[in-house]
Amino acid sequence: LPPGPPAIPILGNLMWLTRSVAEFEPLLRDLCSKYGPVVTIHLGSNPIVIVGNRDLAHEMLIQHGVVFADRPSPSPALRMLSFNQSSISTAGYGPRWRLLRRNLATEMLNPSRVRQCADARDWILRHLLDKLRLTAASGDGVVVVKETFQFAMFCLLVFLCFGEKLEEAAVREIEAVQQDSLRFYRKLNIFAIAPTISKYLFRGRWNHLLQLLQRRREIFLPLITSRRQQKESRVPGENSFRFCYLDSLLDLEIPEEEGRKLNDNEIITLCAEFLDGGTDTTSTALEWIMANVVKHPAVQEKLAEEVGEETKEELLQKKPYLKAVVLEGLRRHPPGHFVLPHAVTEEISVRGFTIPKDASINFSVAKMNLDGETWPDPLEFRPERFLPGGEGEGVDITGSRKIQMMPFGVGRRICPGMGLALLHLEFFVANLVREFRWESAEGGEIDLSEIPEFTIVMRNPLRARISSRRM
Ligand code: HEM
Repeated sequence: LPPGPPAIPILGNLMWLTRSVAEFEPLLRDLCSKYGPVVTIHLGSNPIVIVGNRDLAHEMLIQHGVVFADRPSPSPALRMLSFNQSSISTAGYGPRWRLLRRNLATEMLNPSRVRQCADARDWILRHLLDKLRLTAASGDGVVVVKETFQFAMFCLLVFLCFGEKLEEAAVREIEAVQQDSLRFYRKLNIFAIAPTISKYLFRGRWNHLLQLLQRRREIFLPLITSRRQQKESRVPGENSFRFCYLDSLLDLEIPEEEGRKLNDNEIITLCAEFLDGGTDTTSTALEWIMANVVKHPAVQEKLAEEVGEETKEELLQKKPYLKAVVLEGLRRHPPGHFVLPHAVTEEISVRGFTIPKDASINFSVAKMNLDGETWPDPLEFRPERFLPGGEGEGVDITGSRKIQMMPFGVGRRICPGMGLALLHLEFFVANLVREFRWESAEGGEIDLSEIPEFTIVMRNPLRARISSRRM
């Protein structure tokens, strides 16, 4: 195994168990400077290997991709939350995972389907801008954007998932249960200790989990049932029928199980994953990007000039400086500082280290994105890096050729929502800058310090003064 601190029985392990890996980032950074770019830590009785070197990550995730594409066996709590690994992100590397992932990618995230949802984005954008105008008018021009961005992204993903423009109260209800489950994810490690007895040891948390799953079922099931009925009574070719992720799940058949359809619990889990995957990650990235746009007035003016009066998303997608600003935001502030945990399918030797079968392994996204060898002055926000002549010109964020940055992971488990996320970020950043001039609320510095929640968020959420550019 790669080197690492000695496992201190019970106490040392308990420290890891009560927090998520992201909460230990400063400590991991120290471990990396002491032991090198690959370290082993011990969680319960299982070793976890953490990789912070891009070449090694490339060797593992691309060259030996199949060996590193599995997920660790889940704790009892994660098994419950994922309904026995029915989600794409928790499924083991195998035919079920392939089927579910292909379904999401081809049925929902293919470019033509994504284009068909442009009117939904326009609808959400109108709401978002109205909300910001209203808040600014009642607050001396000042807005705190975090909650507004989160809710906008949530409405959009709920629509793509269930095919319905729900009332605000209904969306808020779904958002509350999903936020609760995201908070729960951070406490899951505790159930890795003595799995069979942990639900008795931590009875309060376990009961909370059961209530959460019940609440989620009560909210999602009526939406699923109503959609199933609508589909059955649908007249073919009817224009008002908008295809959504749920439709693809209702149609899906599992070849390995004699073509059986997904059951309600499996569908609920996959819809919940769609919402978790696409909302918090994107709204966090949007807030970080806007914080830097506020902090750097010259970047904002250059961006506003490039965007001009353009509103069409397919034309916005061709704006190089807009793309550069979004990429620089994702490089400097990746919403996840680690990917989801991977597991090794067979013992493998890489560069003299032996990683045993079933070992858990993770990759430090933040370390690679901020590597000074690839990115001079890595902490500086400088979108020009991605323009012709810059060190990031033509960067391949899928990391297939080489890894320079990996906000979406790389290899077989790379985020399937990457294209949609980039489109959403470009669309909202462009329109927010086209519509408003953004300044720091207090006229002072924007604080870029971080704090881990489900994603790595701003310790002090962005407060900005906005004024219309149309006056
Ligand atoms: C800025 C936005 C986003 C970021 C930064 C992000 C990042 C990531 C990362 C780092 C992973 C883990 C990769 C690994 O384990 O190696 C992941 C997986 C995943 N993401 Fe995203 N994501 C974003 C948006 C989305 C969207 C919009 C969706 C869907 C609507 C989505 C769905 C998923 C799914 C289903 C997985 C699991 C893939 C698998 O296990 O095969 N994500 N994402």
